[in-house]
Amino acid sequence: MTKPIHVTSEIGKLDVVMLKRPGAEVENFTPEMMPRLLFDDIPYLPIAQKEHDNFADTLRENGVEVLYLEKLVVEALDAGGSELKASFLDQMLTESGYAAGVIHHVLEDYLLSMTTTDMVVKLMAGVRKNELDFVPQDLVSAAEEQNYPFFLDPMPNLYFTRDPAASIGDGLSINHMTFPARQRESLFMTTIIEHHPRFANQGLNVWRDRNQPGRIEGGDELVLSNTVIAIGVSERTSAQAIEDIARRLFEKQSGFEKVLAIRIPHNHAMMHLDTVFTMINHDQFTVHPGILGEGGQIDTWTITEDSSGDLRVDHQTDLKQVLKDALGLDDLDLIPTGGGDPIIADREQWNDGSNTLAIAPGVVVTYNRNYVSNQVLREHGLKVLEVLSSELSRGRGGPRCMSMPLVREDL
Ligand SMILES: NC(=[NH2+])NCCC[C@H](N)C(=O)O
Repeated sequence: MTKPIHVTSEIGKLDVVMLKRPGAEVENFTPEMMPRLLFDDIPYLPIAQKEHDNFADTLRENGVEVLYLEKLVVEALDAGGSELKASFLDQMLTESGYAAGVIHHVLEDYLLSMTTTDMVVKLMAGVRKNELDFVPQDLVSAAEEQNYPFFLDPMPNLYFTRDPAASIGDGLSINHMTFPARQRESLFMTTIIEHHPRFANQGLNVWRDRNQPGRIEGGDELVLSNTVIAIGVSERTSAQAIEDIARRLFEKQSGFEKVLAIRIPHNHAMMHLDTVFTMINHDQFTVHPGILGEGGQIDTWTITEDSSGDLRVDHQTDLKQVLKDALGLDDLDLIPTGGGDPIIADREQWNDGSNTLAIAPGVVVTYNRNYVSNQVLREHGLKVLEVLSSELSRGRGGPRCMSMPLVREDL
């Protein structure tokens, strides 16, 4: 029987995916908060929701079962009863900076008085100070945070379900996120995996959990085959975390034998490997030309296990050769974003032109605004399903970032 999480490639026919429809959290903040919340603009919510529904419909029309994060969290909490709801909230408040004290208790009373659905939606959307008939008197609140409008910040990046966790084989990594703006997000995944009837006690492997030191995010984790994973060394994922997950995958007999660490520039436009590089067919990839040096050079390290059980690390710089060796291919097609034109490539990469979601070998979902890259993909023989993108793209993520595959068919 297929496990509730089963992903042995980036391209096998997508059967089940988890999404998060953007909610109040994507507009519950001010321009001043944007850099800290990792947003470059504030989406217009009704349109963002329409666009997201268009994305979900496109997946459903192609035979994908779509699960929604909020619903899974609520079902998990309800399955665990009031004790779980209370301990989950306690953890969430602790991670939001209120481990104890008056504010902790006030927020606890406020949120526990809600239905589970309302509580979860509220936690995601954020809690403003003016919602409560309470003025905190502690020194931090009075002296430093008097004008700050929130008790609990919104979590606008939740619609990028790709990042807080990543499906790998019959399991997943539940991620220790880099920035405070996203760290609480992976607690939702832990709750689902431990308590949702569909996932709990199903023999799923948590290869690495959110408490491990060293940051890692799902946008950097690409399952290239049932034995090879590529992970970006990026703004969001550290070399330490990559060594750690490699060790665990090798030790726990996951079937994965090779981890390719690929170092990309550390900046906001390219925060994850999947913003510059995605697998779209057995032998085809998108790649943003801006990450490659002369002759297609980029630092990659192939990590394997040596005969004494230690990690072996081999450095190479020819991406094409590294991929051919790892995947046993004679040739492969690296398709440049924007067709390689430097202005178009940068512009379309900024709006996630390289961030494609493969739903079957050679079939990809992309943003319609990246019309040059989409045309190039078609010319390379791919089937391209375009989705609406004006507002969703403001969060700096595309179709791959907005989806967490749970089950794909084996190749
Ligand atoms: N897998 C991805 N590329 N995700 C994009 C995430 C974008 C989000 N605003 C962030 O900075 O975290």
